[in-house]
Amino acid sequence: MTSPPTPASAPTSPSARIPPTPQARESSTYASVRRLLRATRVSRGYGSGHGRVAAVDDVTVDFDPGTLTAVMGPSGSGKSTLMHLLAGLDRPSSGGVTLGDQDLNALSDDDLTRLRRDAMGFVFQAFTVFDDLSVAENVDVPFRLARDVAPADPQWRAHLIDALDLAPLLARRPTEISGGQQQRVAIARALVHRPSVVFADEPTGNLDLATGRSVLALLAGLAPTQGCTVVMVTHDPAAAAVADRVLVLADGRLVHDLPRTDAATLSQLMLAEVAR
Ligand SMILES: Nc1ncnc2c1ncn2[C@@H]1O[C@H](COP(=O)(O)OP(=O)(O)OP(=O)(O)O)[C@@H](O)[C@H]1O
Repeated sequence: MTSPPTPASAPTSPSARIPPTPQARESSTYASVRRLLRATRVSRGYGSGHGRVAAVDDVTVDFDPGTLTAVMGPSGSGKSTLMHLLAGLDRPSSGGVTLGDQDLNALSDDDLTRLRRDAMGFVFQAFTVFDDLSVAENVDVPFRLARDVAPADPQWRAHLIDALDLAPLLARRPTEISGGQQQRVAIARALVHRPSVVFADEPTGNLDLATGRSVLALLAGLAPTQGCTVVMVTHDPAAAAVADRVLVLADGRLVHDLPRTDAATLSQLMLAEVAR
């Protein structure tokens, strides 16, 4: 294992948005590789015969670099399954997913793992932190796992630590910080390698209101300032209202594809979908 970089000193405003950092943009290996994420007629079924469930049913959708898309829908409508297919965490029953010119179906499991590690970031409610590493070392796990990954951009790393209010915690162990703080560490780690695509599943679900807002601001800032493609599954209309676009699933099918929409309208739409 390599030793961790010197912790960045940074102001500690939790609500700070990520400003554009031109130097950071130029020095990243991956920032210049922004690729269209595309699902084409993708389906995923579970079970067989009468018990078969079409978790995702013939969905075709593109996600442009530099956009934040929220995925909404009633419980069981296929949001998580679709996200897992887009991320190559699951393979479709039919149809395909491409990231740039890479067809995820054509990749071996090892190549898919490498693609996820290099090009994707995951902000999930179920997160992992390593108790035997400090907070700073946890943030730098992507670079510790793979020697061929370009080292952390110090400015970008400092921005994340600032936005997630981690500066005072860098020397501590996960056992010495709260669950919400641990989640912020996991979020910093998910973004520190400046992924092309970020998948977030209920990213604010376990967080207090203020931290949830700063995490949303961070995700919303990734698309315009970093050219990142962000796909966020959420039940929360207020969270979805920050997105450039809102997809609504029902019974595995894509039933609405909306431009930015306010929270009240999204609430009404969700009530109507649940009642259907
Ligand atoms: N591994 C599995 N085996 C069998 N059925 C599954 C499996 N995973 C998901 N399903 C089914 O597929 C459908 C879609 O599930 P999915 O988790 O994608 O929905 P969701 O919209 O993310 O739900 P929620 O909002 O409750 O998390 C559901 O009917 C679910 O029961």
